[in-house]
Amino acid sequence: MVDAQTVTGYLERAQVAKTMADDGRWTECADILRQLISDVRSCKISASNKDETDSKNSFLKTLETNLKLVQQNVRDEDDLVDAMTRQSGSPEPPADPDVWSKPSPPLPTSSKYATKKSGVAPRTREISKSTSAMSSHVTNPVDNKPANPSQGILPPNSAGETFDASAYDSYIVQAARGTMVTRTENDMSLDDIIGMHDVKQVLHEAVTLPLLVPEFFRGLRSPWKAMVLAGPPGTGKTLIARAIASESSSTCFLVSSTDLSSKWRGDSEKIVRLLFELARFYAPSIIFIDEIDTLGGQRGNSGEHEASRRVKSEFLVQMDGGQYKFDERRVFVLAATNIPWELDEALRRRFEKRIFIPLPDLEARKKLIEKSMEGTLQSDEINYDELAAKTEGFSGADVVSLCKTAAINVLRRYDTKSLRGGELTAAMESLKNEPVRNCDFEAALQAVSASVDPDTMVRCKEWCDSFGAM
Ligand SMILES: Nc1ncnc2c1ncn2[C@@H]1O[C@H](COP(=O)(O)OP(=O)(O)OP(=O)(O)O)[C@@H](O)[C@H]1O
Repeated sequence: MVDAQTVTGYLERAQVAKTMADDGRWTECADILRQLISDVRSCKISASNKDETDSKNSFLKTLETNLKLVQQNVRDEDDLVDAMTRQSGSPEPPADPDVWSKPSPPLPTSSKYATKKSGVAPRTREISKSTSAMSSHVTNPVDNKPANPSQGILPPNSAGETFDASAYDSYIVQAARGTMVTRTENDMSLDDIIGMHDVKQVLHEAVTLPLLVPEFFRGLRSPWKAMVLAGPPGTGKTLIARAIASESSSTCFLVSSTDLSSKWRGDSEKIVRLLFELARFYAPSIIFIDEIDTLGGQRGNSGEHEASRRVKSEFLVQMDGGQYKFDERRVFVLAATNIPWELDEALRRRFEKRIFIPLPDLEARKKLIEKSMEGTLQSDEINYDELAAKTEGFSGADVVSLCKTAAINVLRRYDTKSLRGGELTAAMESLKNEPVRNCDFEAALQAVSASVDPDTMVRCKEWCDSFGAM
């Protein structure tokens, strides 16, 4: 069940997105919506509560529709900037070619906003609005900055203080805020993670214990500050970041390199700086950086862009503590990569713990199947040992996907496409009492296969053998 505070938080963020849209600040609005969508998607609800499931789905649908509209405006705006640049020379500041390739992450909205927004704005009106917003960006993106752009966006910290973000543009605050999963939004537990015993132990020693018995972790025993997890995708690296943040009552910042990208010169560095400032403000905190290799690739590579170098340098400075000592405001940096051999040496050195995350073994796969199937009606004929053996080479995410596919395969007992009205309702009713059977898993095994390239596994392992530190 989602608590009222979480829902209010989503609605507030939706309201912020609406304000941005009303101002024609499409890029910021899109960033907020993306983050909101991601948060709503990952928000846990009770599968048996139909009302809650329906509200969540309808909210998500509205947000996704709005995001599409807003993204169209972002594209129009970019086209306009290009056209202006061609006509009158390069405006100031020049847009850096993106340091990272992918677009950034997600956010949600109130149904009120959603209705209004999806009904709004013939394109022409939106484009003319975006023109004025774009112009102010081109000349000086800082001009329209509110006194404290964090107002209404950032919650107070545990001491009741409000973060003063007046030194930053509101869209930079939005970008950093978008990565933050507040403690109330994060209810994961380490018990939710199957396997990874060594990682759990190190994280317990690095994050949880220093908060419980700080006097022990002095001098030589000062706690670890940073750890990198190297391993294939879908092995639970993000999950473990959320779980340890939740267990240690830390604030969690889930960051992908795209969250840190901005096409305005110097703004990516500001996002990195603000991210760490926020982490210290909401300390104890964990900053989880996914795909750290895109941020900390080998320096001096011919392909490395100047902007990329600057961001990486800022990141290194911040990892060293910025203006604070880490002990005063505990911030633990946890990073993940599928291609650790791409990591810059300076960055690698700062991750004192470098741990290989393998694919789940037989026992872990069996537990993961059992856990995934919890709460789903299933036949006694299913043999988990056999299934686990058949999923050799699967990542955790592949195993979960297999179980989901098998559970949905139950639908195929009926030709639901040809049923209508009462017949369809009756079929769905009887399916509710239909257990998942072996044949559903057999069909799922035909449809789902291992997603991890074995060569990647070997290279990760080799890197960890050379540079790993438990
Ligand atoms: N060890 C595990 N325990 C429980 N669930 C797991 C585990 N590994 C993977 N999963 C499942 O796989 C999904 C994806 O995991 P997660 O996003 O944490 O992987 P990741 O390693 O961070 O992947 P990526 O590198 O692609 O970001 C989880 O939501 C969960 O359902």
